[in-house]
Amino acid sequence: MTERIKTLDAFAKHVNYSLLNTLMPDPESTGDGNDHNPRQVFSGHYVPVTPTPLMSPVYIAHSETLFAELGLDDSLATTTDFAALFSGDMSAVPSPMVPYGWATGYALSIYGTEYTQQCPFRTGNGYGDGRAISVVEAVLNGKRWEMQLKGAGRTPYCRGADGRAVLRSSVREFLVQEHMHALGIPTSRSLSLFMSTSDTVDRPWYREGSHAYEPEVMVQNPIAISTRVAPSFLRVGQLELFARRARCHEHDNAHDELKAIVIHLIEREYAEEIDTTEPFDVQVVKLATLFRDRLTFLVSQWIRVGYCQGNFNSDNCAAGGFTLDYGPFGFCEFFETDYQPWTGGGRHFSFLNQPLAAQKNFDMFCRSLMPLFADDSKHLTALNSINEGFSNVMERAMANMWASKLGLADYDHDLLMKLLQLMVRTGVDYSLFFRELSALPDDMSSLTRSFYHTPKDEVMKEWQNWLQAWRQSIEKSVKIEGSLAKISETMRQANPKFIWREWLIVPAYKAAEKGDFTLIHRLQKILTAPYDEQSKEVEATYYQRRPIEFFSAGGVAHYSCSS
Ligand SMILES: Nc1ncnc2c1ncn2[C@@H]1O[C@H](COP(=O)(O)OP(=O)(O)OP(=O)(O)O)[C@@H](O)[C@H]1O
Ligand SMILES: [Mg+2]
Repeated sequence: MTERIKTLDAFAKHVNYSLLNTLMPDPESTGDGNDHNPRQVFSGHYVPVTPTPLMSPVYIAHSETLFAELGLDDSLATTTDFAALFSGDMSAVPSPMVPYGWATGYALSIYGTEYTQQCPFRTGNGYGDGRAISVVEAVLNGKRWEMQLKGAGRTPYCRGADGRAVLRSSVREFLVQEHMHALGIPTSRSLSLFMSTSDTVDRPWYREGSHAYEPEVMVQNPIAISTRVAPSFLRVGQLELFARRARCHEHDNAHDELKAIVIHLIEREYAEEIDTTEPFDVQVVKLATLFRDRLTFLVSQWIRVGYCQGNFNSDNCAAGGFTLDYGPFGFCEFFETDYQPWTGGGRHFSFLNQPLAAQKNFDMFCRSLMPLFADDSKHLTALNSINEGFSNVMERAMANMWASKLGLADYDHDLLMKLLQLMVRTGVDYSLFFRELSALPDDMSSLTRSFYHTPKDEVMKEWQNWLQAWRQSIEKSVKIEGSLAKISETMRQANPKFIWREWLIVPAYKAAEKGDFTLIHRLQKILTAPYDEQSKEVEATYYQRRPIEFFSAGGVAHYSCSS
């Protein structure tokens, strides 16, 4: 076994910049990274920017799982050099690292509608990574990764905002990324989390115990920098930006910049599946098929675990097909088809509407590839038919996912619909119900543990009928799966026991504000073993329905953008 990396000097030897070396910088940039005021960026793929370091940074946590995958020794996380870099100070990074990071521009479309008015210049040219700054690209254990600070200070895309992230949102993103990974869902990952003990920013938030829908007061918050890691941070919105410019020949390089970003996307995210010696048009068509597969799988898996993205704009949709931007997300506890934790999100980004929201983003993705083809190209026709086929592929992914949750070899639409109707009528905890069902009960007694209300007798009768019908389907599946025990085990792998429950996370970031990180560390352990049976004590606290006082509680049941 090779030895784990213990120093930033040793880490730096793995740094390898494909983005900086092959993409185009903004030609108007000074190149030294001193670029912190909002401005329009008209061309180029990235802007060199130095992060603004946290004052008096303290280490909160790192992901042991990701460190192991990357070949990093846990002791590295608390070294002075590592802490400096990942709390935003690049002034003394060892060579061959460069002493600046980079921010990228991207376009925004919301549910299939293009926006250009969202930046101070009302052109879209000032929109992009406003507070996310990538600082490392490295090949570790044979895989290429990008590391990006979130809340690292102002960039040209900050739109006049402070470039910071509050401790609350940083703790949430840090914990949930590793939770999602443990749930088996493609996601950006968490490297480390540092907070400042002196810097604060003001954000609108809720009063203690409030049930208001929108925040009522300005609250002073400590700031933090979390570092996330992914094969790339390319978003659908990024392709869109260059496609919009290519579409109207905004400048001489517009078409080349679009082509370059697509080549780069293929290299960073699809290198193992796309043969880059094939003609480019063929690669692009393959890219669309692969992204469609990844995106439909991703969204079906979100629904499997009760995850709601909340704000699934094209700029929050990673072109590599993994979950990105954990801001206004939440996990459905009390089952509602239109569950939506973000007060600004609306129904279009709500829980069971996510397949449609994904379709809108996929449409924008395909439209962004179109300028690469001649009008009469057969590849353009192929791209259109891949786009049109989205809903069928999505439907299949959903059917497979529901079948796995129900332990069935074949998807049974009527059985599922009846169940979802009963869940809505009764008021059921989504995760608790399916986890209890995984024990293959013969009667309703264990399942009622997931009920928020006691159903009327006639509804209970319907539940019993449903259970009987489901058990009959299970008996049929036994012939294919082998045994009931095997079905139960497979169901347990589809239906997590410990999921993100916001009211159990709030105390962790509140304690962190006072310098106590023990709850964060405890949650890291619990949430990274979501399918396991854990201790009775963990079960008593973390395997429970949402207590009544947290229904409609501001900052718990719903939140405004919590950045
Ligand atoms: N405090 C801030 N300062 C500067 N820019 C910000 C700030 N908060 C959000 N932004 C920018 O506003 C845009 C929309 O915000 P959104 O909540 O989608 O993203 P985010 O959570 O900051 O980032 P990401 O998508 O990178 O995870 C993003 O481009 C983001 O960079
Ligand atoms: Mg975002």
